[in-house]
Amino acid sequence: MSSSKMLRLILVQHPVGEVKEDNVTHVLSMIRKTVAEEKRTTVPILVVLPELFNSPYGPQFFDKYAEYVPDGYTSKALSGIAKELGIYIIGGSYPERDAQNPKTLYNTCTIWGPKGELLGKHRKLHLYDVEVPGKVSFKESSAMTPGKNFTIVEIGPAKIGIGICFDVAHDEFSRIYRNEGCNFLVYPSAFPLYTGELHWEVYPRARATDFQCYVAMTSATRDYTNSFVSWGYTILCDPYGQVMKKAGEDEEIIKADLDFSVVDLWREQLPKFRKRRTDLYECTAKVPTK
Ligand SMILES: O=C(O)CCC(=O)C(=O)O
Repeated sequence: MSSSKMLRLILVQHPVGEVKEDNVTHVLSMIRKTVAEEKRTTVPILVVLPELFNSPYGPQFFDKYAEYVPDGYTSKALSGIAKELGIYIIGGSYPERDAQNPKTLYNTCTIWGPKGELLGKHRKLHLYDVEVPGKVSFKESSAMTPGKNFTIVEIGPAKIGIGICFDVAHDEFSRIYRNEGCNFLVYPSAFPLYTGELHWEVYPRARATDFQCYVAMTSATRDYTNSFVSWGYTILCDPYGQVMKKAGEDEEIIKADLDFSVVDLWREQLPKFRKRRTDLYECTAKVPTK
């Protein structure tokens, strides 16, 4: 196992309350404590947070919690801790206020490097609108504007395609990341209980199986006092489509060493991508992916 093919992954599942600063401070202390336990290593450390990790999930909250990226409170906090600890962070997501049109809000994931630099920004493409009487009712598009771009970041051996929650439900979207050679897909998420029970484990296993890559989905803890109750069960799947690690419903950190030579080997052994019949069908991006 060559260390240049390794990445140390830390998935954070934490409670989300109504006070933004408390949410952020709590997450920073979880990151600081967890990274302090790590042995000194040349392997890059990547921390991933859940969707809407600094604010309750609901259209009624987004405007109040929105901030500019990268000049807002939460961006500065993530940049600061990434620099302090020399780590990478996929910052879940938080409501972003557009600098040009302040009334426009996005559900945005920021990605930070070890110098505190912003490596990328993903604005959720597929906003979550659902209406199942008696089960779940949610209209994210009443307050958010969808993004327009794919987001790929390279961290050590990992070429990571980023999506946010409902983005995972769109297989063609993730297929574009596979076309671009991504070996890891990361979806900060917040599933409601209804579709959590149906699909939470199926989606990452399906994406990992189809695209022969690692897949991680992070969630906040399950808290029945919140207006939107997140499913929990932060999950990591391996390139064979198996569940590698899974949290429960409460606060928890998942740690794993990812070996990306496993992706290369599996793709060589079972060459699904090479065997596609692109003479008969194709899935392509309509905007630049870089
Ligand atoms: O795909 C689903 O069922 C859940 C998606 C979701 O909760 C979201 O995008 O926030």
